[in-house]
Amino acid sequence: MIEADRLRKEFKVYRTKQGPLGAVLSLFSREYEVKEAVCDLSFQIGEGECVGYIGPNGAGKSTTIKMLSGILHPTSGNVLIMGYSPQRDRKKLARLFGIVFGQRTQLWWDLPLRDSYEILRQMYKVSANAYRNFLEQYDHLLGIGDFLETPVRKLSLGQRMRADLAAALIHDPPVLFLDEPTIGLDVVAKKRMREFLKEMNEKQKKTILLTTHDMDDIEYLCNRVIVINHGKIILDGTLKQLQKLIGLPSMIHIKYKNHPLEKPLPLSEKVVVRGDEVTILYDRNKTSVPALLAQVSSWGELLDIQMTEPGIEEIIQRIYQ
Ligand SMILES: Nc1ncnc2c1ncn2[C@@H]1O[C@H](COP(=O)(O)OP(=O)(O)OP(=O)(O)O)[C@@H](O)[C@H]1O
Repeated sequence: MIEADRLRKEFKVYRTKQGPLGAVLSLFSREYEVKEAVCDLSFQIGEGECVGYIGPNGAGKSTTIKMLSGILHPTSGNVLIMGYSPQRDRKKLARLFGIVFGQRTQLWWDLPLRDSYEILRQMYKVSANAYRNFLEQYDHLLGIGDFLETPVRKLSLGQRMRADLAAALIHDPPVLFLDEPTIGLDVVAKKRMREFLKEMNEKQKKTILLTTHDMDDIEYLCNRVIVINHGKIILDGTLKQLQKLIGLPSMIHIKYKNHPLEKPLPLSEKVVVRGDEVTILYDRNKTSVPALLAQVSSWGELLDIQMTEPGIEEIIQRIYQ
């Protein structure tokens, strides 16, 4: 379905000469260095998969998505989406994928959302009937009906993200490229977005490539992760394999009403007690969370419990330790 074969992308980064006339001199003789953003990247994604594409800042994730979608030409290597090349078959391919960049909208900033959709509808030659269904379906799933008449620049971030996502689906493409679709959203909006994407993947069988810095997005949506750093793949496997490989502990933070009466735990969990607060580090693969919670609730009256998983940046850092 999606094939990347030894993809490489180099950028020329121009240097400005030093000194008071540096900027002017640079116009006449331009020095540059070559930056390799993506290097020999190969992977295949099958129909109906939802793959998390993760890595630290500057790893090459957006560059990859831009090459897969034809926005950037690779320096070398090939991409095929359902057998079509983004470079050679641009028109045909445009109908096969939708794309969302969480950091910026692809909609017309000053126009009401409805007008943006009208333009996209004309561009993709969506029939009147299919367009009516689109508006109905995405009002039901994403609530776009509430702000169809609002100019895009006046939408809240959560509304704008929903509007962008619906726009990417106006031509009902089988493939979705999503670059940080939940960035900056609050917990409620993130949950809504995740549930929507799950529905798209599981019920509507869309193939999804998702970049995100949010491990919860990945856990909820993806069975497979591709981890990239410095433009190279360092792991392609299940989330479990990634967590096992890294072995970073999960964490429970508990606040008690009074100083807890701590009792020994059965496994090798690490317990840190500070006054009436306790932090427990544990291995998800060994410790049963319900059993652990039953144990710690016998230590005293609980006021609050927070559970956290290691974040992507932490995981990636650990890979290089
Ligand atoms: N147009 C460009 N010109 C020069 N260098 C670029 C260009 N676009 C990206 N780069 C460089 O290529 C590398 C990869 O960038 P890319 O945006 O793909 O990373 P990313 O993994 O998406 O990062 P982030 O998580 O911060 O969005 C970075 O070092 C970046 O500075």
